[in-house]
Amino acid sequence: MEADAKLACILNRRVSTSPSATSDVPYYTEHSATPEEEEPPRWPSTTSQILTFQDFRRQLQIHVRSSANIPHLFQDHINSLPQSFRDRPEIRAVFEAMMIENTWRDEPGAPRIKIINNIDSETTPPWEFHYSNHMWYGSNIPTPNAKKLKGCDCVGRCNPKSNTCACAKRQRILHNLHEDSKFRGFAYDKSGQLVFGDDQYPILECNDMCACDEDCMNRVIQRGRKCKVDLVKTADKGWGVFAAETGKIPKGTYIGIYAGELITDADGESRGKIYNHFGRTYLFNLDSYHLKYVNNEEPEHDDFDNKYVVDAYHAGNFTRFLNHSCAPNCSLFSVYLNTPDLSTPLLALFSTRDIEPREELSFDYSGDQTADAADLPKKADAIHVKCNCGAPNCRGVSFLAKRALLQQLITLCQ
Ligand SMILES: C[S@@+](CC[C@H](N)C(=O)[O-])C[C@H]1O[C@@H](n2cnc3c(N)ncnc32)[C@H](O)[C@@H]1O
Repeated sequence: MEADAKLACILNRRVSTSPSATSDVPYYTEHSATPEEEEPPRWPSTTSQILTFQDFRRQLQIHVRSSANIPHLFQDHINSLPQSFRDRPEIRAVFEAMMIENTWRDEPGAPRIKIINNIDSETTPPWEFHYSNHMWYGSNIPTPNAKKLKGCDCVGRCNPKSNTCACAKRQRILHNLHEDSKFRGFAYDKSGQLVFGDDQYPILECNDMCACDEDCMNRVIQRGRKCKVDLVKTADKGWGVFAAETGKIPKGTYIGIYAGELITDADGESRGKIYNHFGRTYLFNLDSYHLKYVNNEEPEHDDFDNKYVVDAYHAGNFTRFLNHSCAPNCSLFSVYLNTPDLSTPLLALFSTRDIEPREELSFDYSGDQTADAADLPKKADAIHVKCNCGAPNCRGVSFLAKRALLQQLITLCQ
């Protein structure tokens, strides 16, 4: 192939679909760079210096977004328009376009999300957040050191049974942290479905530093959402996420990253108090079991203090609209895509059973389906809203943050 043609071919290729990477626009920056981010990937200086796709991908830097730079001008502008304008049905198309516009780089093939409301006159969900698939780092959160990110050296597709694939080895170690884990290979089968079922083991995908091909079986989330979902107004839980009319979602399907601001637990606590007052909360703790080892907690203690919380109130994607159910059909999993920092996994949603077209997607906010509502204090706030999930085994209270609940329990008992 001619040098120019080959270069054009490389540059036109989708470089990364990872939600935590810059995708195919390496120079794209949304805020002033910190020293960590400053070095851009080196493009070939002349057309005769041809890089292979793998070489090029290995030069990508982690792109850290700061929560101080969450865009809001668009939302501010819409909110400044008269209510009569925002009530017009056409504004729905604007919201839908905004969702496409803000995520096409990470998942260009993702099916469009429709907004449907057959309940009342609210045209769209509130224009209160920046639509994004990414994690936005709070000012007091350490930014990951891109230079520490290590990949595998596999040629072609990785073999989950390999003893030389660094990613297969790391996934095995994550399994071994769970004494009961029966899994030893990658988190996915060959068709890209999660094999864990209800077991919330952490997932480690091949990353931008790996030499393996883009169609490696250990790259699922980074290829983006494939399932069809709609944002639908419900009668008694606000907005929710439903499988589209034509969209059966098989068990083990990747749904989306629970994107948002990554903040400290202390910040989560203080924001939670405010959210409780207006009855809606978007806070989720990073408290996956394996993090107690990462956080150097005493292994014999089952409960541990989580360090970080994801808050999808100011920034997030459609997953922020998933409601709680006591009999959920989805679950959140800790995932490592393009970060060397084990304490800050992403939270990714997968279906845990087949979901029928038009069925609501839900997950258990407490992460603990055995929690007993009778043992917990009841209060009319966002933590203790009456659960309207409608499941036969409904516990009656929606558990929005285990930690916050425990704190309330302690306060009531003292
Ligand atoms: C993460 S948001 C989910 C999206 C929300 N329905 C909306 O319209 O933005 C969580 C909030 O949704 C509501 N919610 C979620 N699950 C619920 C349930 N099972 N029953 C009642 N309200 C629920 C509560 O107000 C909760 O604070």
